[in-house]
Amino acid sequence: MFFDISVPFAAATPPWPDDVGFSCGWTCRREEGSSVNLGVLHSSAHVGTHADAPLHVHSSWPASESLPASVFVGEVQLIALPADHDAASDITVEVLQRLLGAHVPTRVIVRTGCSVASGTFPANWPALTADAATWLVQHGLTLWGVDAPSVDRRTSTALPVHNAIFGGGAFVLENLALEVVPIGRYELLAQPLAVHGADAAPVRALLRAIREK
Ligand SMILES: N[C@@H](CC(=O)c1ccccc1NC=O)C(=O)O
Repeated sequence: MFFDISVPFAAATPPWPDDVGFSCGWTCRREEGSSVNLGVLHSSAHVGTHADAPLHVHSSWPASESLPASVFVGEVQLIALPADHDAASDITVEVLQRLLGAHVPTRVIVRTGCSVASGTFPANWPALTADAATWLVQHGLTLWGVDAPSVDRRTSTALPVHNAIFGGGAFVLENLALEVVPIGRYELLAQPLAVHGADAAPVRALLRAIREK
């Protein structure tokens, strides 16, 4: 059984305020005498579920074609912030230790409850502190996934979490749809499209339950 945890790359999906939303234009239409309908996609690469490329935060860092396929496939732990965790409160090392126990998994996805999957762009969402992001990558994390639009705070311009994660050789997934998925261990089956030269790439992401022996 699969959970599809992707937010669609779609006109109905709210983009980041003032960013370019998704649209599908038409080069030609059957109704106008063409042999085929031929679409043209126009969108920010940050609409719907996507993986940021390191290029998103540094012009000399790698672009979307360099996102490593293996990071986005494999075992992942889905955790959820407690219902009383305020959107303004940080995800600290202490919060992570409470949710993860002593062991930092290779891949972690967190449900904050603040997501465009709800149909509207959230006013605020919790984010890792820079220390917590550094702590995660120092303990072997390679992928940090969130349901929120960004791993950093909405108003952040320094983007310390992106910097700590990419600087530590790890990667991110943003805009995941996690509302109906129970917390636990899963196999992640996700992949950024092989888009060249961009600062992010759209992703289709699935979770498959791990059958415990
Ligand atoms: N917080 C930034 C904007 C920002 O982070 C952002 C804008 C559009 C698309 C993605 C963004 N960041 C997250 O990956 C700013 O206020 O300038």
